[in-house]
Amino acid sequence: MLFGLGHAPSFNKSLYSQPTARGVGSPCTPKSKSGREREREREREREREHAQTHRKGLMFKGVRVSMASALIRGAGAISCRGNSMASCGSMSLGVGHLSWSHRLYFQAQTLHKMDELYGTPSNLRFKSMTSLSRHLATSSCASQEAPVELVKKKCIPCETKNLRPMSRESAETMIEQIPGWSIVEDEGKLRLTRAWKAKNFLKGLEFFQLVADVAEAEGHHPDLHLVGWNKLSIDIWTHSIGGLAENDFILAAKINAIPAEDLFRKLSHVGKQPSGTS
Ligand SMILES: C[C@H](O)[C@H](O)[C@H]1CNC2=NC(N)=NC(=O)C2=N1
Repeated sequence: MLFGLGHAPSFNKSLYSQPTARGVGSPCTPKSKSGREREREREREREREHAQTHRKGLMFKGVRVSMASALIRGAGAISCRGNSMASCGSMSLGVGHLSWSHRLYFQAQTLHKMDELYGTPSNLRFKSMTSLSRHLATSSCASQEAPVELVKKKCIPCETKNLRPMSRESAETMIEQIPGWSIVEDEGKLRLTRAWKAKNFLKGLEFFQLVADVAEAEGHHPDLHLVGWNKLSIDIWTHSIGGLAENDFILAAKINAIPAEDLFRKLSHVGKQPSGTS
């Protein structure tokens, strides 16, 4: 720490290049950062690049790992090739052994999905596979809590590999989570459908705008029908696979969650469905 100098020392460059922590009238004005500071800055930059690189998905040895196609169905096992990490959620990370040095950054859409599902903090960062494994073993999935409800889930990209249309039986099971919706079969293809009666034409469009916002946020889109000025219906299925996938149920659940009672006509009779449905 350099203070104002009482006497004029022989000029020593290193003295003057150190940043002054404090000093009255110190003649030193930090000209450049010390080597150690520059090294720390470079390290921080490398860390930021690391995190940036892996934002889009877990990268192990240059292999992008997407868990998007993995359906979380409750107890199961997470395993890395050769490393069983923790028993929870039927998620599989098909990853090789990590070849990186001490610091691994897992800031990835895949883990973000796990964050969302299991309430773990986002931007997870682990120093090693061991600490990741320990984290997984302690996160809520280890207690095998019931899977997260549909409305809290996130749609996965429709182009995800291995995405297949679900069976009628699976659809019948899942439909119970989205009151007001029903399954329609068209030439062997399943889709979800629901109808409403709006108070008027504009309120019908207003509801569709709210639905459109949800669809855009999810990257998954419904078919919207508005006929007879106030009769609304929505059909949902996954076009890329010509059938139903979990995405469709997530979207339906999020549509059900839109606060839009004031846009619909009250039911003339008290039905089991929320108000506003026809
Ligand atoms: C590129 C874009 O993500 C895809 O085309 C998405 C858009 N929204 C979609 N919505 C629905 N319902 N099915 C799809 O297959 C689909 N694909």
